[in-house]
Amino acid sequence: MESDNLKWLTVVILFLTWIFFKFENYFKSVILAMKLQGPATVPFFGNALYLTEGDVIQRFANIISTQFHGSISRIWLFFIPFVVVYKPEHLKIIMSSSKVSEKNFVYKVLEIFFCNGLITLKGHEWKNHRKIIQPFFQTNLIENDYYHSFLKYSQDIISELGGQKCVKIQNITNKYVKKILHRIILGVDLDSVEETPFKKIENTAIEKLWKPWKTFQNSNPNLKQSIQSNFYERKSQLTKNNCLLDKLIEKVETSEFTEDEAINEAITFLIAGYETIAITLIACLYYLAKNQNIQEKVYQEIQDATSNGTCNNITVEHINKMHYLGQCVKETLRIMPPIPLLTRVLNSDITLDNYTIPSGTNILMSPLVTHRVQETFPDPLKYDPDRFSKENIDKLPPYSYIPFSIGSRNCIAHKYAYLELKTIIACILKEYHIELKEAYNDLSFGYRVAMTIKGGVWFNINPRKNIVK
Ligand code: HEM
Repeated sequence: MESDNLKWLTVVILFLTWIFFKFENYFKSVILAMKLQGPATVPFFGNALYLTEGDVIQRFANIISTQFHGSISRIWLFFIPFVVVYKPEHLKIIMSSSKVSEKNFVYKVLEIFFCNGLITLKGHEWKNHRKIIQPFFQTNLIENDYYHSFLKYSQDIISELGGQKCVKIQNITNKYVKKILHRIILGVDLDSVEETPFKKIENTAIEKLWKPWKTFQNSNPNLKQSIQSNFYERKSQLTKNNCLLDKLIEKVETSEFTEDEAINEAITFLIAGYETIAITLIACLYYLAKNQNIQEKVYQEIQDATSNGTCNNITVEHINKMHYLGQCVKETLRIMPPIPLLTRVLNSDITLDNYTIPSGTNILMSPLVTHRVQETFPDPLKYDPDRFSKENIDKLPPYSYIPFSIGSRNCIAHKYAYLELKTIIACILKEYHIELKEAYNDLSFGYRVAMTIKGGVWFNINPRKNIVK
């Protein structure tokens, strides 16, 4: 009997030791999280429910209200603690090397949206894919191959705006951002956006996290099938037109990618390139309509750069001369970074403000909060493109401006995004003066995979040629 008890005791001790070593890092992060301050939690959910309430800006401000919780705080997603950091010097330590941090389990959930491409891949596989795809986003390719599509569809936006006095801008801009993306990624000219299975992704990433039973539901089952048929159709065509899918097919032919990898990457780019651009475009036009003096300055710059020509002959050289417009896009991305949250898991212990944060801890970072740090961006809610003037931009601390993330996992398409946004805005503002139809207090944001704008943004538009100086 006694020896039986001893046996059981040994089994229990061995089991507990195994649990301890297996989950040592988890226990260490839990102990650390219990020492840190953070918003009040609800049993079982932790802070997960906060992510589902109210205006998104308010929600994130609640979670990461740094002035109440210190420079390092914590939130709980059910039983998983996240250490929340926002200071540029802390981001520098975390984001500077993949030896320090990498993408965590949240990106496993995102695979349902993006499939397994650049956004969600890790380690050697990611490195290899990035090395192959990076050349497709070099400046000369963007300017020579993709710019034509930016310009063509910007001209279509101008035509569609013709004759209208008052427009719900996202009805038009969203459609053309989608068309540009289909042209550049898949080589397809959409007559109607209804032709694509690329519909709104209904379930938010956040919703999937707090409704775990929805986690592994496919968000867009038709998308993969449709891209697969695109892939095989284009593969059998002899003439290629240099869309991203054609470039990926070439990599399949040289055995650098499998067919499935190429298809997954096409899906990743299609999804990553839509909401991010669409929302930035609307927000930038909104800020320019709200700040008439800034809009006038942009208009003057466009006129000077294009020597009073028409929208049809704006060249990439003209766009590159529009520095102030570039500052407006940057300031829009500061106030409203489309990807407001980034998360990682630590690969090694680090020390931040006297706290040792153990390897294995999940970290939550927010470009939205970092961009609103008073010391870096005084009067942070004011729309002020001069923050990014030549003289001021050099004064910004490293890692204080991160709309495209930073380090090796930054956005591969950030130059593409700037050029697309500048081209569309330059064309619209060259032809039209825009005003807000009503005095909005501010935009109201929701959160899907990226941020979204709630409700319609209505502009009164007036052709520039009708404006008597
Ligand atoms: C204003 C526009 C955009 C913003 C603000 C933006 C922002 C970001 C951010 C913050 C990340 C890092 C995500 C993370 O670590 O979780 C990222 C990665 C990425 N973005 Fe963008 N993005 C934009 C436009 C685009 C466009 C137009 C495309 C494609 C055509 C694109 C493709 C990607 C890809 C493939 C990655 C993953 C890169 C990697 O890990 O190697 N993005 N983007």
